[in-house]
Amino acid sequence: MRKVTVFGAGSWGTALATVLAENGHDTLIWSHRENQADEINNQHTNEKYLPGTVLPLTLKSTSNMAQAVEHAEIVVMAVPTTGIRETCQKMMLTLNKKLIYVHVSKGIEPDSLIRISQIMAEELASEYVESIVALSGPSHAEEVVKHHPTTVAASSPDLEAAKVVQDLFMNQYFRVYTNEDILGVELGGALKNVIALAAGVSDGIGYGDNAKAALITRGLAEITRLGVKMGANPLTFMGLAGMGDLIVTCTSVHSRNWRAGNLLGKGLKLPEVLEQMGMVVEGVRTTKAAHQLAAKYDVAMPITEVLYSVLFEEKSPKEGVEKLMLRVKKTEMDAHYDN
Ligand SMILES: NC(=O)C1=CN([C@@H]2O[C@H](COP(=O)(O)OP(=O)(O)OC[C@H]3O[C@@H](n4cnc5c(N)ncnc54)[C@H](OP(=O)(O)O)[C@@H]3O)[C@@H](O)[C@H]2O)C=CC1
Ligand SMILES: O=C(CO)COP(=O)(O)O
Repeated sequence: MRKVTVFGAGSWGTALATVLAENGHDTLIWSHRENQADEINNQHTNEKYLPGTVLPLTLKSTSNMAQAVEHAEIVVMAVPTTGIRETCQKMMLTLNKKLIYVHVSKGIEPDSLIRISQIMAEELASEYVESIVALSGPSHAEEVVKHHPTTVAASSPDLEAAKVVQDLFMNQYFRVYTNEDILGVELGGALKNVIALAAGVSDGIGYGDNAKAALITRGLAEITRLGVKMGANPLTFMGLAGMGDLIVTCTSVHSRNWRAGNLLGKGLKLPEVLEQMGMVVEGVRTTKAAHQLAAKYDVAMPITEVLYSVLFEEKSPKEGVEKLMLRVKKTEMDAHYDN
C-alpha cells in the first residue's frame, strides 16, 4: 500500500484516483476548488466531471496544497497542460522530499515546444525528483470508472520507476505496460489530439468512415515522421500511446477533442466551441505547438497545417479538405518517410 496524491480533480484525475483507491492505496485527490473537494469527501461523487459515478468511500480529497504534498509518497499530476507549471510552483512551496511523479496530461507547450515531463523538470527542484513517468494510452475516464478493460504505457528512461508505476495501477481492468521511450510516448499522446480534432471536423461536415480512416492512417504517418526526426523510437507510434490512443480518440464520442472538432465541422467558431465544451480540449493548444515543431524540424505535417489554418486563420473546413485531397500526387511508400 502506497500513499498517493493525485493533483487535479477533473475526469482523468478522478478516474485514476478511483483505480488507485480500488487497488488499496491510501489515495488523496487535490482539487483547486474547495467545494469540489467537499463533494468528493461528503457525497462521494464528482458530478461535473464523472456524472453518475459513485467514488470509493476510501478516496479522500483536499483543496489544501500543503496537506496534499505532505501526504504524497508518489504524485500523480492530472491537471491540464496549462496548469502544470502553476501546480508545480505551488507544490514547491512546501515540498521537502524526493518523490516519483507520474504525469497523465497530453499536450505540448507552444513556443517553448517542450513536453510535460520537461515542464515539470523545469519547475520542480531536482533534489526533490526521483523520476518522472508518463502514463499514456487509449483510456477514456468514463470507461475506466466502469471497469472496462483498458491498457496504457508507463514510460520513463528510469525503467525501475516505470515498474513502480506499473505495479501501482495494474489490476484486472487496468493493464499497464512499461516503455522506456518517454519522448515517443509523450509526443504520441499529445499529437493524437490534433488528428482527433480533424477527425471530428470530418464527421461534423458529414463525411464518413473512409475519410476518418484516411485521417487516422495519414495522421499516424505525420506524427511518426515528426517523432522519429525528434529522436523517438518509431515502434512507440505503433503502440498504445501512438496508434492505440489515436484510434480511441478519433472514434469515440467520449473524446473532447473529437467532439470539439465535430462542432467546428458543423460550422461553429472556435470560441463558441470551447465555451460549449466546458472541459479541456488539449488539441487546440497542441495544434499551435505541432505547427511550430513541424517548422523547427522541417517535417511535412499536412493534416496539422490544415487544422491550424481552420482553427487560427479562419479557413473553412471544406476548403481544408480540398487542400489535402489535391496535394501533389505521390507513392504511398514515399509518403510515409517524406511528405
Ligand atoms: N479525460 C480523459 O479520459 C483523459 C484525459 N487525459 C488528460 O488528462 C489531463 C486532464 O484532463 P481531464 O481530467 O480530462 O480534464 P477535465 O476538463 O475533465 O478537468 C480538468 C480539471 O483540472 C482543473 N484545473 C484546470 N486548471 C487548473 C489549474 N491551473 N490548477 C489546478 N487545477 C486546474 C479543473 O478545475 P475546474 O473545474 O475549476 O475548471 C478540472 O478539475 C489532460 O491533459 C487530458 O489530455 C488523459 C487521458 C484520458
Ligand atoms: O486521451 C484521451 C483518451 O485516451 C482523452 O481524449 P480527449 O481529451 O479527447 O477526451
